Amino acid sequence: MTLPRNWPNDIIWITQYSFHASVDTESREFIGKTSRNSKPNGLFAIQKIKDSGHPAHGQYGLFAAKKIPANTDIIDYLGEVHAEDRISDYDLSLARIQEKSIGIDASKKGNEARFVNDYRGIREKPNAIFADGRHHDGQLRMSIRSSHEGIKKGEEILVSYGKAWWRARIDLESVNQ
Ligand SMILES: C[S@@+](CC[C@H](N)C(=O)[O-])C[C@H]1O[C@@H](n2cnc3c(N)ncnc32)[C@H](O)[C@@H]1O
Repeated sequence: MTLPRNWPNDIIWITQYSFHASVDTESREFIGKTSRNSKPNGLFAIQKIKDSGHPAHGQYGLFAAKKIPANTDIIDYLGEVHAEDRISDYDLSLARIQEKSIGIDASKKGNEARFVNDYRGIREKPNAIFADGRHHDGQLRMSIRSSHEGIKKGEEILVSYGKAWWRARIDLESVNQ
């Protein structure tokens, strides 16, 4: 399959979850399987951020390629599903299964969803949310869904990573200083 436009060379593009050995059988069964690859739906594009006033200037972001109606599932967050404690800017919590925290880490492999930025410093509030649910075939997913106002063509798709994500990042930066 052709790589998405602007996809970085050092990251593996995947169209299904990849499972790390730390995910046990019980958790794998709860998450479920799929036989289908995710297909591009034309709603979004990865773009380099050229605006020098943007806090992630020089990095990439996810932008609406066409008008996205309200409450629309834009793309599911794919990556390596794991049950470890990880320090990764691309790690998202998927579920808690029998006391185990299951995350999706897209630092080394993932799909276009890994490029979604947080709204802080960019716009007043997010125009999308992370929403968990089951895919058509029953697999547990975390989707990026437009807010109830929808998203205009060309606008950056922005979620909230949550206060805990930013707190952990600040703590880590102070340890590294
Ligand atoms: C999941 S990645 C998002 C994609 C990233 N911009 C890229 O090009 O790979 C998370 C990283 O994006 C950057 N980022 C996202 N939202 C941000 C914001 N509101 N302000 C500053 N940096 C942000 C931070 O460097 C953060 O560690």
